[in-house]
Amino acid sequence: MRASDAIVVEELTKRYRGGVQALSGVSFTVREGEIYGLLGPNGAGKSTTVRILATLTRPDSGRAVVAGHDVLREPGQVRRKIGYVAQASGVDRWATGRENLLLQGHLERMPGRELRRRVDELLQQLGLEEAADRLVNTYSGGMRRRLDIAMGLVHRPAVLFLDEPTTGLDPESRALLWADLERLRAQGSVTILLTTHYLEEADRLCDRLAIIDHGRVIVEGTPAGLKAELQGDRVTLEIEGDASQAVRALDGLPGVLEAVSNGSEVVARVSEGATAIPLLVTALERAGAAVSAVTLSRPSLDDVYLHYTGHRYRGEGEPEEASLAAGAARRS
Ligand SMILES: Nc1ncnc2c1ncn2[C@@H]1O[C@H](COP(=O)(O)OP(=O)(O)OP(=O)(O)O)[C@@H](O)[C@H]1O
Repeated sequence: MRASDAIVVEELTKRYRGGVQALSGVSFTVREGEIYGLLGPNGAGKSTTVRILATLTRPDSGRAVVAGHDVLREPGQVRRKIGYVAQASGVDRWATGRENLLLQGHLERMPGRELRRRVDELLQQLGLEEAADRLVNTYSGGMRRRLDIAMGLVHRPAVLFLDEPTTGLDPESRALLWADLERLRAQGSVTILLTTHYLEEADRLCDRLAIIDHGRVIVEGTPAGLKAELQGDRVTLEIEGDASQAVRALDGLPGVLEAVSNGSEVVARVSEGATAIPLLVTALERAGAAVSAVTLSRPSLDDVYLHYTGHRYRGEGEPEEASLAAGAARRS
């Protein structure tokens, strides 16, 4: 462990009573001051990992050090140095935003004057100044989430855990929250570990991320680095007909590295877009699937996920059952 590591996780495993193996050996390292993302679909093991790091549950095996303290041997010290924002809001809806923050600070035994100053500062940082003295019950979903985050920050933790901070928010509130988190990162005083099942969120916000699937870290890196490792171009072909059948027509075509279906689309990663497009269109049309639109782009995190897991990521985080063109996967 280096002095600049805020979180070190080594080979965590966890099986819940009832037999679910939630974690099967999760390892990663988060450096001080970065926003690190755990990206994965529902049930991948993200919350379990965060709950272990926040000392809310124990692993069966493995080791984790948070802000210099071992979560199993020094849980009290870990707790003093972290903020934890769960998926479900913990704020009192029948108190004002300010009252919630003051109460949180009292629980953390912060002295009155410093606490009042800290609360003012957080209300301002998270854009809640005007609503500070209104009951939380009157807040929008985005405002409540921002208050949740402020609650986690009151005692100036070294590490902040955010479990799916933007799930359920509309796109505008999500963008506002991203801007808040980016501002926090710019200040450099807190390390943030967040879980998300939004590819766009991980891409936009995280300095580095780990893709988690079935309780394992599949791959780790910067969003840009992970995308750059995937060579070639992404071609999206809108077709009329059954895309899950049509995708098979691309099996074995020269230059096709990966291909999957997604609703009425066939998405292929190819070594060279411009030369591949006519081949792809001809192959699909020969198979009886008329192509109505073609888009060429650079690989996205979506493609990274597909490449490493073998299945495609779907909008709200549910991976589709593998619908890979046989033999076309993982050939880059
Ligand atoms: N208290 C529990 N008892 C039994 N099984 C559990 C418990 N909590 C989680 N699980 C199971 O462990 C697995 C991992 O769950 P976890 O909540 O860590 O995943 P996740 O990636 O955070 O998903 P989500 O986005 O749905 O929270 C899932 O199969 C889940 O059903």
